[in-house]
Amino acid sequence: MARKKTKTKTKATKQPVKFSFKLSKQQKIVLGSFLFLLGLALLFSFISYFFTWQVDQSTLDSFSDRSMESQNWLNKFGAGIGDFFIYQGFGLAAFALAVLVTLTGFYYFFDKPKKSLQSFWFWGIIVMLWFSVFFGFFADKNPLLGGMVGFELNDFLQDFIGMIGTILVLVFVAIVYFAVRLKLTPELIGQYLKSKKQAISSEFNTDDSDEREFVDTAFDKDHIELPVEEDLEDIEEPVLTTKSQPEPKPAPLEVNKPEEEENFEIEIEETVEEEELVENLSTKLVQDFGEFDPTLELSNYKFPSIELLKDYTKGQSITIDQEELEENKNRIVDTLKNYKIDIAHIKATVGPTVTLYEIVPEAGVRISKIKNLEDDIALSLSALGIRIIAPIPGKGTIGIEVPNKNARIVSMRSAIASPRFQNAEMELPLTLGKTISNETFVVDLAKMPHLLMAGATGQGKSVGLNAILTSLLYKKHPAEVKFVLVDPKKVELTLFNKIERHYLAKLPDSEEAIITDNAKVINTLNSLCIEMDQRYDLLKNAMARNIKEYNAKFKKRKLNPNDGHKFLPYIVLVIDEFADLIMTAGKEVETPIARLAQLARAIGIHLIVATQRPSVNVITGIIKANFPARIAFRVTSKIDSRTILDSQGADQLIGRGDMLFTQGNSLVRIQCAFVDTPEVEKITDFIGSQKAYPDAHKLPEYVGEEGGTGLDIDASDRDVLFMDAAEVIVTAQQGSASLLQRKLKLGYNRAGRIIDQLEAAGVVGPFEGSKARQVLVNDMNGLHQLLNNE
Ligand SMILES: Nc1ncnc2c1ncn2[C@@H]1O[C@H](COP(=O)(O)OP(=O)(O)OP(=O)(O)O)[C@@H](O)[C@H]1O
Repeated sequence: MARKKTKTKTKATKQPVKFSFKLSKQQKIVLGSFLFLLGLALLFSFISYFFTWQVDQSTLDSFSDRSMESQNWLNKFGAGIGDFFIYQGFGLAAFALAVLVTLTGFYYFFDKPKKSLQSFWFWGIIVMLWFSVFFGFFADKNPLLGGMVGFELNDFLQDFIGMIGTILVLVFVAIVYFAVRLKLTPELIGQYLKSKKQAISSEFNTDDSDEREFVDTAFDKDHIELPVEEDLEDIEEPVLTTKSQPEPKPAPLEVNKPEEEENFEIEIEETVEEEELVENLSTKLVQDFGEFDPTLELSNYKFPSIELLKDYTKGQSITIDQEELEENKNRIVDTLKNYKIDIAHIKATVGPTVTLYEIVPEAGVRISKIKNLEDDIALSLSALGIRIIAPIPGKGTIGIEVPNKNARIVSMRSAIASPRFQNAEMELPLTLGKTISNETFVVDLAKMPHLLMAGATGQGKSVGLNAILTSLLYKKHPAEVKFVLVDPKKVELTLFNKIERHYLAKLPDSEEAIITDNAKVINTLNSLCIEMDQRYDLLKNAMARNIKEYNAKFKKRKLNPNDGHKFLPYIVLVIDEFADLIMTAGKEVETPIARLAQLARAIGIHLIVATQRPSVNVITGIIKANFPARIAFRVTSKIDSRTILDSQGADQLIGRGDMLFTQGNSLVRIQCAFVDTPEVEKITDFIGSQKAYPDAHKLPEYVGEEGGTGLDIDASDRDVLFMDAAEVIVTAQQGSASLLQRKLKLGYNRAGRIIDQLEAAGVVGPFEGSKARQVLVNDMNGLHQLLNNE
C-alpha cells in the first residue's frame, strides 16, 4: 500500500494538471444531455402553452407562490417560458429555438463536429425571425402567431417601407435562404422536374411498348433474357451522397488508470476533425444527377437473346464410347510395351474433339523416351493429330491427346450461356470454346492485351473471329466498345456492317465502316495512333493510369467535359488476312501496328490480328514481341507452328476449330465455339433494328503522307499546322516532336513530318539522337522575320 502511495505522489509531481477550455468526453455527455432535455422541456412547454396560456395568465406573476398551480405541462416554469418566448418573443417561430437547443444537445452528446452546428444556429435564427415577422401581419387576429418581436419588427418595417416593401424583404430573405442554405438553383429545379417526368414516362413505357418497337424482329416474344450486367448495375448502384456518409468519429482512446489515480484527469488532446468539403463539385454533381451513365443515350438498347444462336448439340450429351476408349487404351499400352515402357496407371478425359489419356509410367522410365514415340503411337492408333504432352504442366503425368472418332461441335450458344461467361467480371470477356475437360474457356481481351491468330485456310479462323466478336456483342453495350474491322477478303466481316452505327468506328471521311482497301488501312492505323496519343493526353490530365481508372473518374463526374474529357469506349481493332496487308503495305502498316501494340493497352485499344501464313516475314519479331496471347488453328508445318506458338503442336491439330491458346505460358487445347454465318446475321439484324447513334464512332482525322518526307520540302507543301507548330516550338524553345503531338494533338508521323519541315525552314537544328533538337530562332519576331524572308 505504502509503495502504491509513493507511486501516486511521484506521478502527481510529474504531470501538473493543465487548465483547458476544451471539454472532456464526460463533460460533453453531461452538457449534451442537459441541452437535449432542456430542448425537450422547451418543446413541451411551447406546445402546452398554446392550449393553456389564457388560463395561466394569472399565475405568471406569482412564480414563488407554491399554492398557485399552472395548467401548463411543465407547470409555472412552462407557463413562464412559453410566455417569454412565444407571447413576448417570437410566437409560433419560437419552436425553432426548442429544436436548435435539442439539436445542440444531440451534437454535444454524440461529440459531432460543431461546424455544422454554427450554421444550424445561424440559419435557424434567420428562419425564426422570418416567420415571426411574417406572422406579424396577422398579429391583430392572433397575437400568439408572431409574438411581440414579430409584431414590433413587422410594425417597424412597415413604418419605413410599407406593407409591400416588407413583403418584398421577406421574399428576398427567402430567396437567399433557398439559394445559399439549400443551394437550389433554377437549373436544379428544372432537372428535378425533368427527371420526375422521365421516371413517370418510363413507368408507362412498359414491356408492351418495347415489344412494339421491335415487333418485326420476330425474336422478342419468346426469347429468354440473359441477365445483363449493365441493367443490374443501374438498379443496384447506390448514389453516393455526402449526407449519407457516416461522419468520422474520433477513435475511442482507452487509458488504463491505476485505481488510486481516480482523481486524476487526463488531458486528452483532441484531434482536429477534418471537415468534408461539401462544396466538392464532383460529389455535388453525383449527389444531384447520379453517376454518369454512358449507356443513357441508348438506354432502351436490348442485348441479343440467346435464342438467336443455334444449339448444335441438341439432344447429344457427352457420349463416352467405351469401346473406343478401351481400344485406344490397349493400343497405347501395347505400343509402349513394345518399347519396354511399363505403365503404372492410365486415365482418360473425354473432350469435345479429343480425349486425353494421362499416363503415369513406372518408376525409372525416361520422359524423353515416350516423347520420341509420338509417331509410333500415332501409327499404332492410326490417327492423325496425336499430341504428346510430356509432362503435363502441374501434374506428374504424361498426356496423350487422341482425336475422337466422332467429334462434337461446341455451340456458341452453350459457351455464351455458361455461368463462367455470364458471371465473368472482365473488361472485355471472350469465350473461345471448351477445353478438353469440357469447361468453357473465358479470357479477358483487355488483359491479353492483343491477340494473334494463325491457321491454315479452312481451319476455323473466321469462325474464331466471329466467336470473339459475338462474345463482345453479348456482353458489352454499344457505348462501351467499338470495333474497327479490316477485312481485305471483303466477305468475312461484311455482316457487321449492319451494326455500324452501334458498334463500329471509322474515319470521318470514309463511307464504309469496314475497311477492305489496303490504302485505307494505313490511314486508319495512323488515325488510331492519333486517337491513342489523344487518349494518353486525357489520361495524363486526369491523372489516371489506365482507361479503367479514367472512366471510373469520369463516371464519378470528377472530370469536366468542358476540358475535353469524355467517356472512352474500348476500341477493338480486328485485322483479317494480316499477311496480305504486310505483303502490300509492308513497313507502313507494321510501324503503326507495332506502335499500337506497344503502347495502346493502357488506353483501351486492343488488336486482334489473324493470318493464314504465319511466316517470319509476316509475323516479325517486333509484332510477335507485343502479342503475347496467341491462338493457333491447324497449320501445315512445324515451322509455322513454331512461328506462331514458339513450339510445335499446331501442326498436329485436327482442324475444324481445334486450336491451341497461349498467353505466354502453357498451351491450352480448346475446341473453338462454332457460330455460323446465319447466326451472326440474326444477331447483327437484331442489333441493327434497334435505335442507334446518329453515326459510327468517329476516329480522329489523319492527313496522309502526300506531303513527302525529304528535307528539300517546298514551302507550299508544308503542313497546314506548320505555322502553329513553329510558334509552339519557338515559345517553348524545345524542338521535339512529342511536344507537338501533345500541344497540337497530332499523331507521331505527322508531328515528325512537321519537325522535318521546320528543320528545312531553319527553325530547328538537325536530329540529335535522344536529345531534343536545338531551336535556332529565339523569339516570335525572329520567327516571323525568318519566314517572311523566304
Ligand atoms: N469451331 C468449329 N466447329 C466446327 N466446325 C468448324 C469450326 N470452325 C470451323 N469449322 C468448319 O470449318 C469450315 C471453315 O472454317 P473457316 O471459314 O472459319 O476457316 P478459315 O480458317 O477462316 O478459312 P479461310 O482462311 O479460308 O477463310 C467452316 O465452314 C466449318 O464447317
